[in-house]
Amino acid sequence: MSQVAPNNVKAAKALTPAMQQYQRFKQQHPHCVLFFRMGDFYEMFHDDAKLAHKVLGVTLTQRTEGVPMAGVPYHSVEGYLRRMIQAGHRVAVCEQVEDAAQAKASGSVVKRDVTRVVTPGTITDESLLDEGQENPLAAVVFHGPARASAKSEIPNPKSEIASIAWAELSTGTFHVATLDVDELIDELARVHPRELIYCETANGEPPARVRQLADTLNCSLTPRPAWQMRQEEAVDQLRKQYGVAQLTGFGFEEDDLALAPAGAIVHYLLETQCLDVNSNSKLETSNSKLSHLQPPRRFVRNDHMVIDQTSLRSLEVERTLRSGEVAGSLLATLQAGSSCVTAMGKRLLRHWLCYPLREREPIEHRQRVVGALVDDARFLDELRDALDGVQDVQRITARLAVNRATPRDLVALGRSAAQIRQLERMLADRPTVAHYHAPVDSLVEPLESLANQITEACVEEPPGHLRDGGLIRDGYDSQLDEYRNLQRDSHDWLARYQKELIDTTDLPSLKVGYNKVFGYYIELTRANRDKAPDNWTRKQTLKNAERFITPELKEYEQKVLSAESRGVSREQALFAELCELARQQTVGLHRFAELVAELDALGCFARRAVRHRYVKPTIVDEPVLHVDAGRHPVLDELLGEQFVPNDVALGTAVSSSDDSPASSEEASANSKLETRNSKPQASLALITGPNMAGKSTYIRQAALITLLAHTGSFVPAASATVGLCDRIFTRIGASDELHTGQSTFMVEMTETANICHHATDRSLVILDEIGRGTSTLDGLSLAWALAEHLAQIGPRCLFATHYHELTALADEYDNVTNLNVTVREWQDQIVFLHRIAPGKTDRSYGIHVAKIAGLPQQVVNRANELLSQLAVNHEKAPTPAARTKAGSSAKRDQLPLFTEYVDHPAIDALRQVDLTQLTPMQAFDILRQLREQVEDAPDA
Ligand SMILES: Nc1ncnc2c1ncn2[C@@H]1O[C@H](COP(=O)(O)OP(=O)(O)OP(=O)(O)O)[C@@H](O)[C@H]1O
Repeated sequence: MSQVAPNNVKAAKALTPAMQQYQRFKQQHPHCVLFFRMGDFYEMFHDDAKLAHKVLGVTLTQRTEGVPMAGVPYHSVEGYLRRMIQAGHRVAVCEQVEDAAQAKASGSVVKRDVTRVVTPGTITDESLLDEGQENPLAAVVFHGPARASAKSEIPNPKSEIASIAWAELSTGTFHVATLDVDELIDELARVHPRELIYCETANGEPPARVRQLADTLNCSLTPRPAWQMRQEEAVDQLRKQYGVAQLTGFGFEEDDLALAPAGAIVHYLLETQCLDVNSNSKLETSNSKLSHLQPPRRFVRNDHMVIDQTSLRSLEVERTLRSGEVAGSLLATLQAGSSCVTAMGKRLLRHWLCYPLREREPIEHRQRVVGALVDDARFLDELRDALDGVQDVQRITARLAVNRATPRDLVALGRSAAQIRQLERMLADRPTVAHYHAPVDSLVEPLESLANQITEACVEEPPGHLRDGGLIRDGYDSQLDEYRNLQRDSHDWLARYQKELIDTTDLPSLKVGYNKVFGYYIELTRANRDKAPDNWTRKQTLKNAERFITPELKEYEQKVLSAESRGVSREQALFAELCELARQQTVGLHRFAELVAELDALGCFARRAVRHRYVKPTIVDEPVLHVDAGRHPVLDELLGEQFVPNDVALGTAVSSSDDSPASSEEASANSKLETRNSKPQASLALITGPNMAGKSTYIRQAALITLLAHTGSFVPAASATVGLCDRIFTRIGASDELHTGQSTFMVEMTETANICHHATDRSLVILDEIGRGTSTLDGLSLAWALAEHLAQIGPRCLFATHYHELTALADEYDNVTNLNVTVREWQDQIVFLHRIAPGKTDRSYGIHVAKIAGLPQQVVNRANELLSQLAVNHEKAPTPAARTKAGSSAKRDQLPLFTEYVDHPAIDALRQVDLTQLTPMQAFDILRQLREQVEDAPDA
């Protein structure tokens, strides 16, 4: 943001002292909009003012000629900050840091300083944050080819690598990872950063790949000086931050590339919070650093099921595809009704959906708690009650760490910490969740003591800020009580003084009063004003009255006012003491917050299971997916009884997990599925069926059930056995990625390529209408080849398609089966039954759906006409069987689909020949030419 800087000494001198200050701060924060406090307003100048006018809609005026200015009132600054941040801007808030009256008295300009820099990824204020969403800041550093890293986790040593770090200032979590550059976008999509910092470039523009990341992630970009991302600087910064000589204690050697972005993150956080980047935390008090920022933890990709950004999007895990809204997503559905009761639980739930587990044991651990809650309705209610009173302890602790906690935060923290006792009692009685009891029990004493101290000191309804005091209870501090008494007595004193003056002056209409601007005064009516005694000093003239002050009243005024300001200072000191007490419990508060979040998210799973008839899936190691009467979690809720449940049977039947109480029921369900499915060992199902029949719904439902099962949640089905998955891949729908310069078809093929390269026999792949973005022949060929490829690799795969020719693959591959979605034809109409059945179909009813959608009748009629002609040609076409064999590399026969569209030119030529007009020689000649033509053909 360019500013009009004084470009010579003369110009600098022409600026007022306040504007000189403004310029100085602006130069220190060139990438920020500067909110410059002037009295009751934050003013912005030059380009910042124009931007504020555009983004905030505030009036653009001029301070002096040629200096645009816009302002926002100080008391509503948070709302304006929020809008600036939402629009992706950074704001430096410059406050007056001394009393304006004092500065005036000493004849100098009031002292100012930038007290905070608010950026999209470094927000801590409650009003600027969404309680259910994490708000991470991420940093990326590109390192070139992988061989640069001795200990990289990168599978392909030739690929280019990058390291990323992400931290959440509002909670203190901090992670790092080193990845193949191709994996960056998928991991960053799960992190969902609000702001991405990168190494600044010579031309001031972000590199193309950084810009592309930001566009895809919809986050703001912040350049940082290159030196902050150098390995040595970064390591040094991290050592200082954690007050350690080495980082090995955190699991990092100093040449670990993941430390480069981590160091840059710490530097940036300290800078935006206006904390000293050079201090060593061992030497500092706990609030002069980011005391709540946890040491970086290495993120290992394979610890969780991988869901790339395409799958996250197409499965509508967090947002819907079409509108991009949270409403209608899986997350919103889980939240609705049976929602978590704490903000921390809500955030954890989102995290669990984006990072499903990959090992059986931790999944079953969560299932056991959900099961215990499902079986014990009283426990579920009690848990809800105990957690209901817990506020956002994570974020309050973070605000304490960066010195931005409010009186309300402190009181909320006290109330939340007090809940620990209720939680402990509840867990003590429940052997099924005994493992939670010990950690909760160990927190009871310190947290209860903190809660008691806060409750003893603070009023129940605290003010939003401490400008006027009002937080500390009467009787808590004798010094504060003394100041308060002085103020409270002022009423009586004034009444006494007024009576005294009336008696001595004999002016019964005389009044003694107070106002904020002029302080204490004696008021005489206009008629009496000349009767004022000589020792009264005139203070203010009003229309109908005159106001005076006496030395006695002046002295009293000073005493009361200083008592008021001393009282506020005393309250601020007591508040700071209580904050420090709370800061000393940071570790315990974090642990408490984690336990609360976990129990809350599990409670949400349990409530959903109870209310929506979800069942515990049996988790097995074998690559299977067997679902009996499964439902789509979102549509099920929308359609209720009208939703038609369907089965899924992929992979050979397995024995159920030993400790599953539902194992016998599930085993019988599995056998039912096997008999229904003509090929019990099939891992790939081709699903054909009319448009609108429910193919997409069915395959998504299978993926969502798999995903939910890996989070530890119960699933919407009558029973389910889910084999552990390493990844879920999806290729659904068509979306243009114009900002990345890719066409719809290119996106489709890029996603398909990703599946081909990475799917394993442990993956789940769902594919919807592959190949529809290009010509029929190209599309069908691609779909065919892909289906063959997947049949050979062997992931569990559901492949919805309108290319009915693909169903022939079931004859060639033992592990490929056909399913179709049934419809009933009735009086020239079709009825969608939404029921999946074994076997194939050869009709799409596309024209029927087009008619329902309102296509003009003449277009529908013509389409029907054309369809009849094409169908005749289709039937006449020769249909040699495809003789492709699984695993065979032999050349494959041309498939029927090609012959039905393209006749050989020799056949066309034959059709043209009029036999009645030919001599035997001419006939022989034509025969010879045709023979040559056939011999010349490439595949002859
Ligand atoms: N199992 C079901 N029970 C009830 N309604 C369903 C079911 N499955 C799908 N539907 C309804 O049918 C509509 C169309 O479903 P879906 O998009 O899955 O069809 P499709 O076969 O994939 O269609 P197309 O081939 O045109 O893309 C859904 O929006 C939903 O309203």
